[in-house]
Formats: sequence, C-alpha cells, structure tokens
Amino acid sequence: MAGSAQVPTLVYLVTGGCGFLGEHIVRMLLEREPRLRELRVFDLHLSSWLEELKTGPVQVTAIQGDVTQAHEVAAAVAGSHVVIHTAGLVDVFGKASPETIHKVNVLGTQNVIEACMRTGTQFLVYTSSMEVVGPNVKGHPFYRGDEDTPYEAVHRHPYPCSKALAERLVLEANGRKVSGGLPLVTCALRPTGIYGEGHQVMRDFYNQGLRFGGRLFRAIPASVEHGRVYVGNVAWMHVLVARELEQRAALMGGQVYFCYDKSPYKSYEDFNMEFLGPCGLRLIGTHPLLPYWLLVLLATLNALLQWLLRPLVLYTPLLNPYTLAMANTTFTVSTNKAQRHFGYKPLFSWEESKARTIHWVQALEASAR
Ligand SMILES: NC(=O)c1ccc[n+]([C@@H]2O[C@H](COP(=O)([O-])OP(=O)(O)OC[C@H]3O[C@@H](n4cnc5c(N)ncnc54)[C@H](O)[C@@H]3O)[C@@H](O)[C@H]2O)c1
Ligand SMILES: C[C@@H](CO)CCC[C@@H](C)[C@H]1CC[C@H]2[C@@H]3[C@H](O)C=C4C[C@@H](O)CC[C@]4(C)[C@H]3CC[C@]12C
Repeated sequence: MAGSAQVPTLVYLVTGGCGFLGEHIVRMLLEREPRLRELRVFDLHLSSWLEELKTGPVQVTAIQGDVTQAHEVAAAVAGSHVVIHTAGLVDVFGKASPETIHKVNVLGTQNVIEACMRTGTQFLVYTSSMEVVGPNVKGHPFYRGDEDTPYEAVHRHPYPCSKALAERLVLEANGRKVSGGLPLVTCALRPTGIYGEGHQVMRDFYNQGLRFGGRLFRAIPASVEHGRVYVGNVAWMHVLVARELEQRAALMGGQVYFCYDKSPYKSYEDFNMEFLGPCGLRLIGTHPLLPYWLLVLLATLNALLQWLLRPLVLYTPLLNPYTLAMANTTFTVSTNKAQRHFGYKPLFSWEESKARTIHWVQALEASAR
C-alpha cells in the first residue's frame, strides 16, 4: 500500500457506509486518513448527507448497490486498496426473515471476500459483533472477558448465527492469494452494543419514554452489566486497523478484536439513562417492576403475536425472548489487545462520548416539538 502525507493515493471502500456506524466511519476516514485519494461509499440506500462530502479534497464516490449481488460488489471493490465491510442486516426484532439475514450477512460477506480475491484488493476489515461470542443461548455471563476468554458460544438466533458464520469466512480467507499473487490480509472487529449519534434503539427508547409521560420502567436488575462502546471510538478503531493492516500483517492478519472504550459498565437501561436522564426522562424503580417470569411471558406473547399478525402487519416490539435474554445477561469485555497490536486508544473520552450523545438526543427532542 503506497502513500505519503503529501500525495494521497489510497482508495478505500466502505460497504454499509450510510448506516449508523458506516456514516461515522466515512466521516472519520475523511478527517483522519490523510493518505486517502478516493472514498467509495457503497450502500443499498444512499443518504443525502453524502452530497456535502463531495465538495472536499477527497473524491467521494457514492455507489448504490446490494452486497448480495456479486457483480455489484466486484465493480465497487475493483481498484480499491482497502475494504471496510460494515454493511449488514442488524435485526433482533424479527423485521427480516432468517433467510434474508443470512443472505445479506453471510452471502454478502462471501461476495466481498471473492471480489477482493478476483480484483486483487489485499486488505479487508470486517465489522463483526460481540454477539459472535455471546450472550449464548444458556445466558451464561461473560464478565470482563477478552478475546481469549473461554466461553461456550452457542447461538440459535439468525442474527448472531449469521455474524458468526460471516466472521469465520473473513478469518479463514486471511492469507489466501488475491489476483496478482499477494496474500489477502483480513481481520474482524467485534463491537459490543454501540451507542451515539444516530442510534436507532436509543431513539426508540426515547420515544417510548415520551409516550409514557417521560417515564421508563425498570425491567432489568441494575446488577446485570452490559458492554457498550461509543460509535466514534468504533469508527476510530476501524480507521486505525485499516491503516495498520499492511505494516503489521503478520501480527494482525486473521485476528479478532473486541471494540471497547472507557464507557462505564452498567445495565442496558441504566446506561441509556446516562443520556435520556439529562433529556428529561426518568427510570422508575430501583428494582425491576415486574417479576422475571412475567417478562418472559410477555416476551413470549409478543413473539406469538408477531407470528400471528405477520400476514397482516409487521409487529416488532423491543421486547421479545431474544432481546430479553440479551438485556438480562451480563456481557462485558475488558481487553487491551487492540492497544497492543495496533496502538488503539479511544479517541473520545467517556465524558465527550456522553456529551455528544446527549446533544444528539436533545436535538431529537427539539425536532419532535
Ligand atoms: N449497532 C450495534 O450495536 C452493532 C454492534 C456490533 C456490531 N454491529 C455491526 O455493525 C455493522 C453496522 O451496523 P449498524 O448498527 O450501523 O446498522 P445499520 O443498519 O445502521 O447499518 C447497516 C448499513 O448496511 C446497509 N445494508 C443493509 N443491507 C445491505 C445490502 N444488502 N447491501 C448493501 N448495503 C446494505 C444498510 O442500508 C445500512 O446503511 C453491522 O455489520 C452490524 O452487524 C453493530
Ligand atoms: C427488556 C427491555 C426492557 O427495557 C430491554 C430490551 C433491550 C434490548 C432491545 C437491547 C439489549 C441488548 C441490545 C443488543 C446489544 O447491545 C448488542 C447488540 C449487538 C449488535 O451486533 C447489534 C445490536 C445488539 C443486538 C443490541 C440490540 C438491542 C438489545 C437487544
């Protein structure tokens, strides 16, 4: 990968570049990758904000395309130096069918790998997920674990299953020869639950709180800790990995890294309140207001209703057996592997991450008025 501070030469492709995380990666690359000549943003749905980015010094090429279409992916990948594959179907609410989730997340990733092989692109960074590890179907806690912590990673839900399969494909492709004979260098980043500006689930909780007169009701014990990471730090880690992958190919190729920062370990609900609290919402109850068995019953009812109503309407509440199990299982990471391997340090402190997220929620509030 040639390049100097004076003459930008590199071409990057970000799949899913218009999504929640993708947008942050795109903007971070433009701010912090001086060797960038062209940035290709590939997405099923192109966003209007891309237009503003086209006036800067880096050529921003918007490509409307579908990762499940091999020819569209190959055309976008051809001539790029680095691919950051972030596109994915993030669905734990039953919005998409298991087949569609598999197609986008697994076949889509297969297409990206094959496009790299065929067109000679040597560096591939994959956005995986903590969910390839857990929480598992048995609800075993994962407490301050790192990339080497033993854990029984057994899934049934289509989303974690698809992410685990896709991650495996990416890691197994490391070292295979791309067109021209050079080895493909791949690695996978596993963010925990991402938060920050643009986070749809945070928006849903905020709207739910408004509907209940500014109140949210505690469902999960405060003692269940959930790993969270600020979107700006996840984007920064992607930029750093992409930058360092060539120089440290032997060390980083085929590796996985949890995406972490200094966000505090808290329950999912208490963590959300760090942002929703300053925006006027209150979490009612120091203990769950309903017994767990009743929540399980409600979640099961929701799943049943979803199934019954499917021919008529898509019913996708936040609470279902899977999201309940996730929210109710401690899953936190504590690792410095990314720091040791490629010098990662969070770019945004917890205070800054929090302030930025609160600012975004406040803007939601203003636009709702
Ligand atoms: N949100 C989280 O908490 C979280 C945590 C860990 C990992 N991840 C991973 O990060 C990635 C991005 O997630 P996100 O939260 O930004 O989701 P998102 O839905 O906001 O973004 C995904 C993007 O991929 C695009 N996309 C979907 N299907 C596509 C297709 N067939 N072809 C091309 N583009 C397609 C979407 O249009 C969207 O812009 C995903 O791979 C997800 O699995 C997310
Ligand atoms: C029981 C409810 C009472 O308030 C709370 C439900 C919360 C759930 C909707 C969320 C709890 C954990 C979240 C997931 C987690 O943060 C990690 C994820 C990995 C990532 O790859 C995609 C998003 C997600 C699955 C995330 C989705 C929302 C939760 C299940």
